[in-house]
Amino acid sequence: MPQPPLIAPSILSADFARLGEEVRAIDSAGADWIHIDVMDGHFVPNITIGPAVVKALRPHTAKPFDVHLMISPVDQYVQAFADAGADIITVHPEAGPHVHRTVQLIKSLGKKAGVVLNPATPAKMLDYLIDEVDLVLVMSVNPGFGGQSFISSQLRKIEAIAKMIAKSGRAIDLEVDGGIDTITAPQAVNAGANVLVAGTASFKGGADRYAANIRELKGQ
Ligand SMILES: O=C(CO)[C@@H](O)[C@H](O)COP(=O)(O)O
Ligand SMILES: [Fe+2]
Repeated sequence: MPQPPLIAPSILSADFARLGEEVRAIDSAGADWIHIDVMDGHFVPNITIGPAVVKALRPHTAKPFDVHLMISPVDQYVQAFADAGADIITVHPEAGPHVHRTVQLIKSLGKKAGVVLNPATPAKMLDYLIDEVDLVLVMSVNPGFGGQSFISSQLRKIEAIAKMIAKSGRAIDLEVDGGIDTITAPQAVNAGANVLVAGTASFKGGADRYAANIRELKGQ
């Protein structure tokens, strides 16, 4: 692997009855960011957590909160997640009519803005957004659930986006989300990703395993 990737454990795979404790444990285990999946049962077929939970978790770690919004409409909730303690807010272009405006809104709140591409959404979607975003998140599963299998066709898209980022001359994170494990992590990194979301692979085996899980995902 080139540079070891940053690991953003998705708390979707944590024990929801003990979320604060789980966030502290995964922080101590070496998580770089904490990935928070927000689902509304409308944009995606699952319901998870809202800004109140993000706010409640904020005192449990100083690590960046990487908030993945899978909600539609999205604009009216951005401020609430920013106020709750999000550091990075990522949105799907399909979740609102004016994704460029949504990105500007996130940045106006002093937060890093990311755009998320579903498996069927082409890299071309970024042509007129790449100069505005701080992060691009490539979904390597269809959004809605943890524990799905990595869709390998997304590796070509990661490579294409890595080239777009290099051409832009800006420091833009390239994050991959879904089905990341010790086999797919190096594939995503070799394709150009520098941040990997991992839910199942970070939280498997209980708290005693978290540090080893994260080290293995980093290829260390
Ligand atoms: O956004 C999503 C799913 O919609 C993800 O962040 C998953 O939570 C990742 O889970 P694993 O595939 O790593 O188990
Ligand atoms: Fe996610």
